Amino acid sequence: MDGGAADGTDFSAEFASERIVAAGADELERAAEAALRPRRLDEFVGQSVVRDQLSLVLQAALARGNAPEHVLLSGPPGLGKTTLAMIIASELGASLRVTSGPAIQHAGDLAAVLSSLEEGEVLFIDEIHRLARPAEELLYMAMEDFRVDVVVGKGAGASAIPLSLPPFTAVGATTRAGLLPAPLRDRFGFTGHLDFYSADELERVLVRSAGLLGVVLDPDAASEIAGRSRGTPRIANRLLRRVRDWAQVRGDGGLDLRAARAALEVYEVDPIGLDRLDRAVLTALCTRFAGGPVGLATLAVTVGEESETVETVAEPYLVREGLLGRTPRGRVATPAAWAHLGLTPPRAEGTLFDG
Ligand SMILES: Nc1ncnc2c1ncn2[C@@H]1O[C@H](COP(=O)(O)OP(=O)(O)OP(=O)(O)O)[C@@H](O)[C@H]1O
Ligand SMILES: [Mg+2]
Repeated sequence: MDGGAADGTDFSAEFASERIVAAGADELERAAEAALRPRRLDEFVGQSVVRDQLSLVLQAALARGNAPEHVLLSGPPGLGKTTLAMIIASELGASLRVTSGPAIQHAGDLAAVLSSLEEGEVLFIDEIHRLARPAEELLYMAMEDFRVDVVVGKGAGASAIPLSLPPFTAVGATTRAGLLPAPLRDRFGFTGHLDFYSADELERVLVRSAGLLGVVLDPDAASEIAGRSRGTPRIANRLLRRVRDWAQVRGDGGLDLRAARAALEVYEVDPIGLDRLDRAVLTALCTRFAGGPVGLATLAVTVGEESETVETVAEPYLVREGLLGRTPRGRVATPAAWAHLGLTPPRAEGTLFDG
């Protein structure tokens, strides 16, 4: 090990939100991200199907001179939903109004936002699956008929005054498209689903970001970082910043393969993007439970975490990578998990997945 922590950095970060491979971002990080956000559709890397379809929708609307249909963007955190919403507004030359499901407590809050919209504006509703039901119903009407009923007064004396709205474009973003009620989903004329990025696409994201940060990133370092970024541009950009830190403090400033590997070792991100918790779960599964099946609660206690943390923070990526299986009898390690940990399974594992 190196001398470590001379710079006072605490590497014993908690597993959940602050973990370096978390797909979500906190406020501070969102500020760092803003500088790296592509502004135009042609700067947006990858997602060629969605980009192409969206480009048609936008160009057609521009040619006709009216507001495009409402757009729903779905997909896991950190893949570019907010970025695309901003791009939609800028490609249309329209201003963007931002709100979110959790920010709208009452239908009245949404009515206030809607009734202040100007013609052609883009209304971005983040985490739209978290809108409260009454607000959702108000939104249906606004999206379909460009109308809201503004309720004045209270109780028996209350009355609804219909108010017509200028044409606008709603852009909804959600990580949980399945939670959206069908009537709401149906009111979006275009739905784009974002998928995890290939290593090649992440390399392009990284090279672009390095350029914006004013650093030169060696191609083999880009490929090393991309391979550890779990298909997610947000994680790629975050790892890039950590590699830059390492290069500045402990290296010679160059972002080469040596710097990438050393920095990511400090942050305990392994060659396929697993962090300490991911590896702890897999290691416990293989070495303590002979590869399972073992119940989630037992597995969680063994690694000293809450079941929920293991289930929502570690497992999705392990499952996606084919390292862990969820079976009715519990969690099992796949042959790939044993191989990744450099361990030999105690007996033939093949039959576990047949049931
Ligand atoms: N296609 C892309 N090309 C280049 N950079 C991208 C791309 N997609 C995302 N990014 C970068 O990744 C970061 C996260 O993207 P964004 O905030 O749009 O994700 P999100 O899908 O809205 O995530 P969340 O669900 O957490 O809100 C941004 O800094 C953005 O610059
Ligand atoms: Mg977002």
